[in-house]
Amino acid sequence: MAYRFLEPKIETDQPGGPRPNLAQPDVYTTVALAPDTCRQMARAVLQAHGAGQSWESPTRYAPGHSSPWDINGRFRSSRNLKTDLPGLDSAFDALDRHALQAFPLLGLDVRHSVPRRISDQCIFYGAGDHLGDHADDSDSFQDDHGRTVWTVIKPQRHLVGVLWLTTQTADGAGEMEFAGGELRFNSLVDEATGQPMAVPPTAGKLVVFPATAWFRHEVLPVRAGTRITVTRWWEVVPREASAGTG
Ligand SMILES: O=C(O)CCC(=O)C(=O)O
Ligand SMILES: [Fe+2]
Repeated sequence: MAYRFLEPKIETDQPGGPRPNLAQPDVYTTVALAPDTCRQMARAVLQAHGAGQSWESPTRYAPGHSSPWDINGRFRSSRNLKTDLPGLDSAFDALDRHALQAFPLLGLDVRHSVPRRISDQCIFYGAGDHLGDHADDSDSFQDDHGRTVWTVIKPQRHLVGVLWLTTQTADGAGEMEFAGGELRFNSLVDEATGQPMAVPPTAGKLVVFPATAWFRHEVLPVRAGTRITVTRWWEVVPREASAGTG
């Protein structure tokens, strides 16, 4: 399928930061890990969650602030877990292995630039949970015409990778399954139908894409089951600057 961008309104862009390559309206997707590997990691996450070791995901909005993406008065309703649970390092390693593949989406050349890890996240979504439309490097507000305007607030976030540990199915009834919960890119629309790109999550699949508002995205509500993701953000720096830091 071929996609095109809907241009976002960006109020404050990132001076000197990488710009999206408008000739590549796409995200990088691959299957990187075996289902059994993901099952072990997902078990560790479920166990930690069951033991009360998860906490409400922070939202970028101040209390009382609302957005058009709220459901039941909330912008996001997922929960976070610590990222050093047993086995999760293989998910982060897989993300690192694939980060370079998304460089062309930012017009970057792997001969000159390298990804440098900024931060990690592990998220748990149960039935009814969602994450509203957002860009990973920006805050957003509605202007007087009701248009969404983006402002970069995390200028070091250039790339993001998301790896799924559980699988979307029609009813989400299995232990490692969920229903709903597509990752939808609202500014990347199918040229033929105008519909936004929606990635159906599968255990072991990952996506890597730029953190800018051109790749704004949301997690549609999970209807049943458990949706678990592992996320890493990278800054992209010149190769010379990274010398000696591995
Ligand atoms: O859970 C996902 O699929 C995406 C998570 C995400 O977009 C984020 O944490 O910024
Ligand atoms: Fe995101």
